[in-house]
Amino acid sequence: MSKTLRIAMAQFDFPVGAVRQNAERILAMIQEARDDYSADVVLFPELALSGYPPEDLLMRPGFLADCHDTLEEIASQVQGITAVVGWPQAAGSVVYNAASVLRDGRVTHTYRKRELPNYAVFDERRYFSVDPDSEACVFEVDGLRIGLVICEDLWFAEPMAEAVDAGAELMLVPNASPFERDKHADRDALIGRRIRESRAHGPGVGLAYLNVVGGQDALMFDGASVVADADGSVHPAAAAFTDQWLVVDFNRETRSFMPVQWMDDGDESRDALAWRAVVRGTQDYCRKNGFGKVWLGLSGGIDSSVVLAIAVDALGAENVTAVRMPSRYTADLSNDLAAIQCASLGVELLTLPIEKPFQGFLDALEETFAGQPVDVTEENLQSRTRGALLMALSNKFGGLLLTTGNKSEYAVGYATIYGDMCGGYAPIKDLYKTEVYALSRWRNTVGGSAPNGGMVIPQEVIERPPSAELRADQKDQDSLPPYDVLDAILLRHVDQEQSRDDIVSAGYDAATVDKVLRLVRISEWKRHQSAPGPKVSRRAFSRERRYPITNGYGT
Ligand SMILES: Nc1ncnc2c1ncn2[C@@H]1O[C@H](COP(=O)(O)OP(=O)(O)OC[C@H]2O[C@@H]([n+]3cccc(C(=O)O)c3)[C@H](O)[C@@H]2O)[C@@H](O)[C@H]1O
Ligand SMILES: Nc1ncnc2c1ncn2[C@@H]1O[C@H](COP(=O)(O)OP(=O)(O)OP(=O)(O)O)[C@@H](O)[C@H]1O
Ligand SMILES: NC(=O)CC[C@H](N)C(=O)O
Repeated sequence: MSKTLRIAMAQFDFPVGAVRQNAERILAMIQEARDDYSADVVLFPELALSGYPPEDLLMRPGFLADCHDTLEEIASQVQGITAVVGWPQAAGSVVYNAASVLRDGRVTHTYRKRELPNYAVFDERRYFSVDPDSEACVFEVDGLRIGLVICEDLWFAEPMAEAVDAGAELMLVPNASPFERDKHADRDALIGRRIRESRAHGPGVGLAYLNVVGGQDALMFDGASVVADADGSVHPAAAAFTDQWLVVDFNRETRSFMPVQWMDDGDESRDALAWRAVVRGTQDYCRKNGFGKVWLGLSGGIDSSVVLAIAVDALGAENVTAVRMPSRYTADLSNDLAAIQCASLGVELLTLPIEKPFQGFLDALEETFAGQPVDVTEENLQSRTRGALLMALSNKFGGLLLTTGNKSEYAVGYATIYGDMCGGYAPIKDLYKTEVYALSRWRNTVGGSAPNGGMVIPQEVIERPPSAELRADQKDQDSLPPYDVLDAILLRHVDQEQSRDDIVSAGYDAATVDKVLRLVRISEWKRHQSAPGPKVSRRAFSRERRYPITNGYGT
């Protein structure tokens, strides 16, 4: 029995549905952990074999059978190390969210998750069952008693307490815990609390918390894994959104960890993490869906300018093409700023004026529209002309169209469906306009100037008043309250579920609140047709805020 036990934690991306590829990687990683890191134990994230969340793939018997067979195949090849692998385990008519201990060519233990999250983005009770006979899972490695619980189990006291009562000296916790702003502090506090509880009747336990990393549609997993000693010290989290081996020695006498290989974060500020989330989200969505290149319409405004910077950070300037599409209402400054930013970043810029196709639409409708006043219809036609051209570029040359809407716009429907809402992925969908401004300022402060000089996001883009430029002298503030007011109301209503009266009592103008809440309500249908984008906030649209479209409740 040696004084320390070495644990390798695989903080990597395990794509959803890629069972065969994940199995091959898991097997190679088990060997790497044993041969290159001399690890005694190798830990994989929650449901690493299937990826998380596999959603309705779990309803396919063939998928579950593949998970079973590949898990057995992996187990049969494990020698000289103990591996803990998460997988969906079918048993008769039910499925468990399981993690199995693999050793000496076989599965020695299987733990079934007991607390199934079914709130916010989670749907686990739709798919998984809780085993009424399940007991604490504690297994020995070189005489050390190791307990196992899975993700949500840790958010409740009982599952870990039972493992501790069953003699665990060290807890392993595989996770698939999605990123949202300010969650790191919650996780640290939670881990600290569980360890304190473990000291109630004994020396306490060490805890290794491993989180998966990578983007899965709208969900972003940040990794940011943590180890904590039995005295309650929580070590600095591993670098967020970074694939890496984390290797630690656990001292069984002091029940504390000594990092062997552990890269932690340089900048853990809210803005740094949010930027990495949207960049990684864009990168992973493109990579996992087979897109090496992206397109976007670049207007000289803040949203498309920030999306361009995200795309360049995600895919490299050579894989991004920006398109400026001036109309009769586009200011020269807009065209100039688009060109300045592309030159600074080294991005190819196409210019496709929309005047002719737009006029073509007007001509086609001239007779039908005779006598009708010019209104938002013509505004939307410009946006739709741009959308049609951008989609044509994507069709002809391949590559994904990024759409540039922010959370404020999605909230109030201030975007044209089948127009500027065209596109496959929406990098800033979960950032309010005021957050987009804050992030653009932050991005300009890191990494120096743009590759060819100048700012990554031109200062003038940040400073000019936002405008859709769909009619003469148009400003967003003609139709919407100032963004600081709008976003404050939206934050209360959308993210915090405050009612109209709550918001008015907090001091906001009643007429403005009524207008904003009405817009939120009538634009639900637009959000249902919108592209996915990375979740950054505590309450992102789509799976986390499932409002009915047809809704007679009011505000
Ligand atoms: N519940 C429902 N279910 C299904 N469809 C529904 C619907 N309610 C309306 N509709 C349909 O929706 C149509 C209206 O939607 P839509 O065509 O999008 O047009 P709409 O929402 O009326 O106008 C778009 C607004 O976004 C602004 N905009 C556009 C482009 C860019 C930006 C920017 O700054 O980024 C802002 C623009 O100035 C305008 O105020 C109606 O004609 C109706 O057919
Ligand atoms: N002149 C233009 N050239 C290219 N794309 C444009 C142009 N105008 C609008 N777009 C596209 O349509 C999107 C909606 O832009 P719009 O200017 O209407 O409002 P916005 O939400 O303020 O966006 P931005 O801040 O990027 O200007 C833009 O982000 C851009 O992708
Ligand atoms: N996969 C899970 O069980 C995740 C639930 C958990 N509370 C988290 O987000 O961290």
